[in-house]
Amino acid sequence: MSSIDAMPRRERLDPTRILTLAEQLPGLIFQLHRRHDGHLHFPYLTGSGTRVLGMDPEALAEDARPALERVHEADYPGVMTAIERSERWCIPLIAKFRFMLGDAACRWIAVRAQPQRLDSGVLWHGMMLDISEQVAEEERLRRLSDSDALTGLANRRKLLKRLDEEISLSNRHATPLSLLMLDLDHFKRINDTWGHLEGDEVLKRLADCCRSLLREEDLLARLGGEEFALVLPLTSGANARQLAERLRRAIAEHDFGSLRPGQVTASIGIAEHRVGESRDQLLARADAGLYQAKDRGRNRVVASGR
Ligand SMILES: Nc1nc2c(ncn2[C@@H]2O[C@H](COP(=O)(O)OP(=O)(O)OP(=O)(O)O)[C@@H](O)[C@H]2O)c(=O)[nH]1
Repeated sequence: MSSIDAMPRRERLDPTRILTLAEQLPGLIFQLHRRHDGHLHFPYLTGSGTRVLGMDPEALAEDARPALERVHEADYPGVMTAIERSERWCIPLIAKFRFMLGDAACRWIAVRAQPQRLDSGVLWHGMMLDISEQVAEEERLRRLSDSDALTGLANRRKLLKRLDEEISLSNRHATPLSLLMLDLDHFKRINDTWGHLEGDEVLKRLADCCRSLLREEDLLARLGGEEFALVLPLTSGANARQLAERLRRAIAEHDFGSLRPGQVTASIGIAEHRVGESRDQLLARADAGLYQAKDRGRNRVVASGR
């Protein structure tokens, strides 16, 4: 007897077993119907997810609104657009949304469904799965890949991405945008005198000191070593200069633990974005300002003219 003959035969599932399977499976399976007048309801909705999410299949069989009302308001337009698009082009319905559970808790849900045109409207056959753990893991990895491990600030990768976005906005709307490059003075001396661990502590405290002076939309990044960059959206060169002076003064007066105030200072270069200027040109001009600040004796701010 061949090995294939020895395998158990595929049984014909009886309807009761299929129903039990559908009720118990993790997630939800459903049919969603949209009438020509736009009314949505779930003629069929089952799976253990209905209990987890607190959905009432009886009520939703008449009207889908109680479920739709619990889609996070930021995700609702995307879900409705996905439904419209799927209906219009007869393509699979694919969406991801937060489903509110009350008291601000929510679960991330992924939906996949196949549309079928009927005389009465469109009927989707599909499933929903809770993907909250996956989304949390993606967010954790994204944060890791975007941030500097020592200070928790954005890293170079994130800075360059954000700078591209801000430059594009500044070019489109002719809005001001400034970039600061900040470098600690004689940091090698601090490391050599106090040790590398104390040097690390200075970098962390510097990050906290600067953060406390910035607005939510500003982006401070550590480019590496003791070099930092600051993106200032909607900020003119003159305003960036005032902020840079405030930062410079705050750093010189800041309590860095075992080091006396004044032992840690920073030099800062500024460049205001010019319409049409590339990211690299802007970075190079801010860098040129920083080099001039170092050249002129450190602990100062220089705005790049060229
Ligand atoms: N503690 C610590 N030191 C770092 C880190 N990254 C780079 N450094 C040190 O930073 C110092 C930078 O030295 P330099 O490039 O000569 O600059 P500087 O001494 O600050 O001099 P100027 O910039 O010219 O004022 C070196 O001693 C590096 O070892 C870090 O993550 N932690």
